[in-house]
Amino acid sequence: MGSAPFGVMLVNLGTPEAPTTSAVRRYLAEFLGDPRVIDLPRVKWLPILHGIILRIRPPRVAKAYASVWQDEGSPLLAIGRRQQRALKARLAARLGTDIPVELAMTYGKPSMEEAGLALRDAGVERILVLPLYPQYSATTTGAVFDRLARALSPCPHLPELRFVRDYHDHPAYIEALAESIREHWETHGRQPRLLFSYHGIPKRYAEAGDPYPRHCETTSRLVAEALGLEPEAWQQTYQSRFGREEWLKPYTDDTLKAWGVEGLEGVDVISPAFAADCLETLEELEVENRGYFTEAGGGDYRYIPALNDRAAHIDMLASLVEQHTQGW
Ligand SMILES: C=CC1=C(C)c2cc3[nH]c(cc4nc(cc5[nH]c(cc1n2)c(C)c5CCC(=O)O)C(CCC(=O)O)=C4C)c(C)c3C=C
Ligand SMILES: [Fe+2]
Ligand SMILES: [Fe+2]
Repeated sequence: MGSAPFGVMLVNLGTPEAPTTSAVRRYLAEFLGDPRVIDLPRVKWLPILHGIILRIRPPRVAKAYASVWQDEGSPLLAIGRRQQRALKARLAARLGTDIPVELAMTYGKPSMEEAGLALRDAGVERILVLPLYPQYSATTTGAVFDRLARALSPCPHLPELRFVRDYHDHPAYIEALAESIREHWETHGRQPRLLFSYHGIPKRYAEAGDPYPRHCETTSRLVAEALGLEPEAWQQTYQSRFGREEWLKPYTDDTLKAWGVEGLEGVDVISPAFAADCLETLEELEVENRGYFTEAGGGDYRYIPALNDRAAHIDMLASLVEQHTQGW
């Protein structure tokens, strides 16, 4: 027992088990049934979710997933596994000891129960929970916390726990983003404008105290500063709206359409809220939003991949782990 000083639980959102209507329906039922994600009273929301949304949305979303599905499965999960292996190797090299690292998803598999049991079986009594969300939002990081509490509720003897709330302004995160942009410019050339497109949340959530937009603004500003960008050379927008209410603005799709109409020569697009490429980047940014820009009259459109398992990203995660496990 207690062979490793601590273990790490990396957590991401979750993804369907297959790009099929039934698997996507199961996934969306769990995800959109979480009150952290949709805060409407259950008596009002659950009939809409089960009576309308889960009948209409899954076939369309399953097609989108099929278009990005890889041999190893969903990109979010495949990249998550690579991040897990790379972080384990990096921690072993940096700390000179074997640190168990497990991947868990808030929704679906691998579940937090599975990851927690694997850590217990490795003899771990202290767990650092590291949600792969650089910017805090109650809809994502807050949901990880709730799901973790549920996963641990049958556990008679809790592990000691620490939780990374956010890393939106961590110097190593900012530098990893800046380095990936510089490298992209060197390889593919530089477009006249850089767009930071973040996953949105309803505006109402931010007004109620969710700090997410402030975190996004800080990340974008720090990366722009690291790159020495003039204010007119970059902008920040929000993508991936869901439902009819107002979400954080400006919207990515409207902005790209307007830039296309203006005849902007080209745009580089990066999405710093995603630690791993997924449906929202590989389909929504790579395909859908590219179409809005070029069909409206815009020039070159270049998507800069998420940090995924880049060396600088894994190093940054290892630094976060070292920093948050001091004294363990
Ligand atoms: C009210 C609905 C949603 C909120 C709020 C929301 C916040 C949020 N989500 C992410 C990260 C991801 N979202 C992904 C997919 C996705 N998101 C929503 C809805 C909300 N997200 C839906 C319905 C879906 C599924 C696709 C669809 O039906 O359109 C993913 C991709 C997962 C994958 O399998 O590839 C990620 C990652 C963040 C960071 C965030 C708030 C900050
Ligand atoms: Fe989402
Ligand atoms: Fe989307």
